[in-house]
Amino acid sequence: MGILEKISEIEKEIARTQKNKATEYHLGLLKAKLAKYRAQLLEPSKSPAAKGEGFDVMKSGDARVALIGFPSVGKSTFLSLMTSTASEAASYEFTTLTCIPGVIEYKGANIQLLDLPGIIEGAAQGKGRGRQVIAVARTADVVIMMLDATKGEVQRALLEKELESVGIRLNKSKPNIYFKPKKGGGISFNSTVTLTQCSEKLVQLILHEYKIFNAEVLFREDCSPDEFIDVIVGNRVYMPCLYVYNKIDQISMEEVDRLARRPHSVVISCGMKLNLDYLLEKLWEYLALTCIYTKKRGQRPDFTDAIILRKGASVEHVCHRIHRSLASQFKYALVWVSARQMLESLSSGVSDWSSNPSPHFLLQRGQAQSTALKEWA
Ligand SMILES: Nc1nc2c(ncn2[C@@H]2O[C@H](COP(=O)(O)OP(=O)(O)OP(=O)(O)O)[C@@H](O)[C@H]2O)c(=O)[nH]1
Ligand SMILES: [K+]
Ligand SMILES: [Mg+2]
Repeated sequence: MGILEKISEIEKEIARTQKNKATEYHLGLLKAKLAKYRAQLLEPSKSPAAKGEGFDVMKSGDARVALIGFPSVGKSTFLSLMTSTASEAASYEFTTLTCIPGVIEYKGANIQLLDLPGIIEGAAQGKGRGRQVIAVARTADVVIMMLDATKGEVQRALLEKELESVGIRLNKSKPNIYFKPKKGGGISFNSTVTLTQCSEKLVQLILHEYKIFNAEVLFREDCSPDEFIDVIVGNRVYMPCLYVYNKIDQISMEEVDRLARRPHSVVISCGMKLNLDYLLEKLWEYLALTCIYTKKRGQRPDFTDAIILRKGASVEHVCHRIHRSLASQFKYALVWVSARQMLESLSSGVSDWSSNPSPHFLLQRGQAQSTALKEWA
């Protein structure tokens, strides 16, 4: 029997044991056992068997969001509020011991939300169930870092450090550096922009440190040495992150205002159901999903049945979603774009619409890969 099963057995037994003088001793013993198993689960060195137990949740739906945070910030309360899944919430730390999936239905998309055990300083080294939690976070499309608004900013910095130390980069894009190790020929170094943080000499020193003596390096962006190292090491995950400050019912309006103005931050109260709609809107934005509706000639689209894809998806992606063989026989598509979406893409400098600002135009198959589909709203 695994530790999780033992824990659940004891919890069940405690629940069905009547509380009275006669059972006092038995209940005390059960609680001691429970505490022992919980400690074992959170102390991985003594229990290698509990390694990934309870974390093997299948990916499902259109996107995956992981809830990361210190214990008792309200992750489980949030999951129970936003999805039809109930995850136990309580005032003691490490209430949640495994990964609990729920589904948020929003704009016709199914977003998988994962409740996870709290993590603490040293999580990346295996403290608590930190390693398993971080491994799940790596598989997410967006991380919600949940913070207790009543606690100091130090929480956020500590968690960022933990994730950073295992190669997760939050709200950063992949450095635009071309890097290719070679068999010979030394190091060829070029840049298309003026570099203020790295020089050829520094790049060479760093490469030598990694025992790389032959490679092609092209900086297309003014990157820092750390960013260059990320490119050499590889295996980095670049992930959008929303910092969600919960429990704002406990702090002053001035403080709420200050937190809300921080970058990538949303303030909420699960307890008083405050600002949850806005959080969903933000989450949707960070997930960068787009709704595509198909329609028959002469008929209106069925707006209850969307194909959900990443923003920037091509017509070819849409074909693949409909049927595997569709793309190979595909000739052209008529694509309608909402005026709002078109304005957004024009103002953000996306050029493929500006050359043809008609809301209704023809896409040839050859163009299919490079032209993005936009949402109809
Ligand atoms: N005042 C207040 N309390 C809240 C709010 N949200 C959650 N709580 C309380 O905070 C405590 C912890 O909530 P949980 O949902 O168990 O927190 P968690 O992050 O899942 O905790 P672990 O699973 O132990 O990591 C509970 O007592 C909740 O009732 C909120 O918005 N305001
Ligand atoms: K808790
Ligand atoms: Mg929890």
